[in-house]
Amino acid sequence: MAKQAAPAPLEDAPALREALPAQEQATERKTALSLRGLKRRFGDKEVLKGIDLDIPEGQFVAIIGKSGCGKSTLLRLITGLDQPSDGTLTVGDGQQDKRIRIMFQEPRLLPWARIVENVEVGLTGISKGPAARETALALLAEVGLADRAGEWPAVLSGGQRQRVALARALAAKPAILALDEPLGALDALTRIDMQRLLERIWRQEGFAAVLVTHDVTEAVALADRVIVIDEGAIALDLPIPLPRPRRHGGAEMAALEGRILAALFDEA
Ligand SMILES: Nc1ncnc2c1ncn2[C@@H]1O[C@H](COP(=O)(O)OP(=O)(O)OP(=O)(O)O)[C@@H](O)[C@H]1O
Repeated sequence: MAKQAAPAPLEDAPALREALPAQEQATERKTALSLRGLKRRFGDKEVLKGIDLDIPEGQFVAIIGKSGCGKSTLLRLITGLDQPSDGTLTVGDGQQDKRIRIMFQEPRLLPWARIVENVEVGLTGISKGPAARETALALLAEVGLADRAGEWPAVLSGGQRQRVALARALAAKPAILALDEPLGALDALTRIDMQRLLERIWRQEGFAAVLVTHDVTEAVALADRVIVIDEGAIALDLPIPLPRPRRHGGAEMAALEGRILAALFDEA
């Protein structure tokens, strides 16, 4: 692979600061999620050391950090799968909203249920029947799998199964979609396809996305904002003021990736 040019300092590109994505320019967005002094201990070990974070409605946040820094722990707290040892977590209007959904690295489909039935599992407030079927089929069309509705999960590829998992998550019309390395097991080309699909659906549906990833390029390609976690604390909270759709390889993206890598490796 050709060596990348050294990242230009962001200060040298003031125009970037003007080029906020359309969603960033929306005025007075409400807060989708607010964390205050959030801590999580396991025995003697304090894995999260007091996280303060506000995520506005519709924002795409990427969370990045070295293995074991507490990313998945944070996501589990956000989705209510785990409880904090200390601090507060407020979702939307103050309740642990049912409209938070999570996607994992593995799709976790029901192997004995057909694809369309797997999507129906995610529907809330609609009982089984023709209306549920119609909604699930529309969601499958959204993720490009309209023609696979009657098949079993076992005959789909890994990328297709993740599309089904995405359709199932969307079925709940989530206000917040938490994504725990959902593209981590995919090959490089499928991963880029899925990134584009995820971005398109996020723009269309307007949920706040919280994506845990190990991939700095993916974080900069997708997020409005990248949070670097280091040893249970926020080491960097970096806005990504680049217009969309973003294409890999530009100097601005390289500059932002350089700042994230510097924070990850303590070179700031
Ligand atoms: N239920 C648990 N009991 C005890 N320790 C835990 C538990 N869950 C997580 N931990 C510890 O908390 C730390 C952070 O784990 P976490 O899974 O959040 O890291 P991560 O940043 O997501 O890592 P990775 O990138 O490797 O997935 C690790 O040291 C882990 O062993």
